[in-house]
Amino acid sequence: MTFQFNFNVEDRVENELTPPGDGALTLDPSKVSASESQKGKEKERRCSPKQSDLLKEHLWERRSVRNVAPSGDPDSLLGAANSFRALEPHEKQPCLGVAKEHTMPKDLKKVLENKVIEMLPGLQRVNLSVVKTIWSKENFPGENIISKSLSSHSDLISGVYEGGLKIWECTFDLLAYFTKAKVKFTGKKVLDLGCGSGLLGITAFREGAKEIHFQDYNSLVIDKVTLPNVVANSTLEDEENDVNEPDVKTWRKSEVAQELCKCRFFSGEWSEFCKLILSSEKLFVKYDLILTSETIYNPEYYTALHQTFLQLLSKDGRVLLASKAHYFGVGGGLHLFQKFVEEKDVFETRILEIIDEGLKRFLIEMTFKCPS
Ligand SMILES: C[S@@+](CC[C@H](N)C(=O)[O-])C[C@H]1O[C@@H](n2cnc3c(N)ncnc32)[C@H](O)[C@@H]1O
Repeated sequence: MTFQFNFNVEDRVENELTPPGDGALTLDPSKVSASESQKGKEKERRCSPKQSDLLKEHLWERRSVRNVAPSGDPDSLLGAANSFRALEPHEKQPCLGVAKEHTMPKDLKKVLENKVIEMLPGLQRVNLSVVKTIWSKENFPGENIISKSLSSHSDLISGVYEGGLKIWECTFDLLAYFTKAKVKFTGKKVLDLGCGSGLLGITAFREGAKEIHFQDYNSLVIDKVTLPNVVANSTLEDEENDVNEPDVKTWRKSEVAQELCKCRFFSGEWSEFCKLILSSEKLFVKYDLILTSETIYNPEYYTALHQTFLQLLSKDGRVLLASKAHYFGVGGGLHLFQKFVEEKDVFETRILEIIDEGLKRFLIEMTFKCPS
């Protein structure tokens, strides 16, 4: 398969392709809390009653966090972190947390239109700088997360943009662990929770998982990054085995389409996603495996995250979670999350690996304490 590059990319974008950076987060607390409650109220007024309930829980906080990773973040048009910028009250935003399912377009070529595909070991992915460049100039329905990220120099704007437009380094830790520990995906139902680029779910997909669901907070991430990545990776084999017999090619294409039916895509906040997925099938079959990387940075989301595991993980299933030890400023991190989980007394956690390079990173497994 050939990819068409029918657009112009500024040179600076090309020049910014460097290996992944640290991705540690920090928050300037002095600039967060002052007008927080007032802003919360303003936002509440703009949302439906149902959405305002969510607001009360945790998700509509407008705390902006910035990335203080040393330079070298690959996909960062956002650049080095400079200053915190909270959204102004007049900057209306839709209630982004509402969950929805995204359908795979029939014309798969369209999904890859205007994308630059890059190779990672064993995987393909869309170049995120290009996606950001294009979508910072165009309006994506309901979201302008790219311009907000750019103007606030933030890799995260809580409740608005949760970081799915870059690949965070714990994803690579988990990918390496899959190979090292020979994690089996065959026949499993898998959820890539907080998927961003979706590389964890894509690996499960390529390794024979029966069904793979991808969830990200932001619609734009699912449509412009996750979906194209899944398509790019599902066609790889097709290209490698290319032959000149039209019949065989047609059959292969339909096989690709059939394979893609195993994947479903969702955007929205976790508790909303749970409601949607649990009501989407009469008898919802829970996940055998939930994969999640760099999703425990914000303690205010722990209740929703824990609830998601509780509601969606099958009794003998497991969560494979990758995280940094600490997310500076935001306050979350592995130890705080483990403490939270212990207090809830539902799941057992087991450390699978510690990556002790600079800021420590962890891979943990979560399983139900009483599987019956
Ligand atoms: C820091 S990004 C990590 C992305 C990806 N897993 C990676 O490692 O590259 C955190 C992800 O978690 C998801 N997320 C965080 N908080 C969320 C929330 N409250 N509800 C739904 N999704 C959330 C976002 O979709 C976001 O993509």
